[in-house]
Amino acid sequence: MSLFEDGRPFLHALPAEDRRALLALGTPRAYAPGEVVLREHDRTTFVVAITSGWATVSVETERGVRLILALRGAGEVVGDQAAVDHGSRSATVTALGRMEAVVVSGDRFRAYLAARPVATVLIMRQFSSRLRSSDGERRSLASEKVLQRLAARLVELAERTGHSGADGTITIDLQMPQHDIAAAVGSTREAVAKALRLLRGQGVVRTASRRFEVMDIGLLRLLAEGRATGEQIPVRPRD
Ligand SMILES: Nc1ncnc2c1ncn2[C@@H]1O[C@@H]2COP(=O)(O)O[C@H]2[C@H]1O
Repeated sequence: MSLFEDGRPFLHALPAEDRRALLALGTPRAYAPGEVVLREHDRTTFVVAITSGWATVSVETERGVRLILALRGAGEVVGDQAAVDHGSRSATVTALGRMEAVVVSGDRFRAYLAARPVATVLIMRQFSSRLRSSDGERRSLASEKVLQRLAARLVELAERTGHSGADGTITIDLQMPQHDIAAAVGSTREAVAKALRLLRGQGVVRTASRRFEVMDIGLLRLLAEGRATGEQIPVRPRD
């Protein structure tokens, strides 16, 4: 189960000549924080190659709750599914902060893939890894508790986007509001807020607006792996 793509991002894995050729087919564009890059159910087919910044990939559930499926960053391509299968958009992609990208039409992207087998294999690899991640996600939703899922998301964010301070505290650089963290856990805001209160109260994490600090990554990993539970978090003196 992962919010992030496995392996090297698509653009970075392409041979330099293939990468240049793809970027030359499109138009550069900047997105403001919160701007929708493409919307679930729309019948558009362009692809967006992210060159800097981050985007969330999310869907609306039947209860009207937004669920974040993935985070995509520099070097990754979104909008590839409708471009390849002509279906409607499977999710909404939204710029998390300021984001820069190159937008390529669906027709051009398909012609590009037809002419460049390396790129086609990389897109297939991306689809396969997304399927694996979705399978893991279904398993986790069926079996894991909110605290475990929250811990797993925070470990992933700390490992992929964090930096360590002198005292071992890891600051998560990717600034995500708490409602986006709840949407990535796939539970109600209340349940995530309760789990977060437990972690904060015991000194495992510290939070401020859009900022997370992990003070005890070891314990957070044990919780994420289901090898510790909320009741087992040792009580620490508050600072
Ligand atoms: N589970 C997922 N993980 C990562 N990216 C996804 C996932 N689901 C959809 N996307 C991306 O979001 C895009 C929405 O538009 P498309 O369906 O054209 O293409 C989709 C993918 O690029």
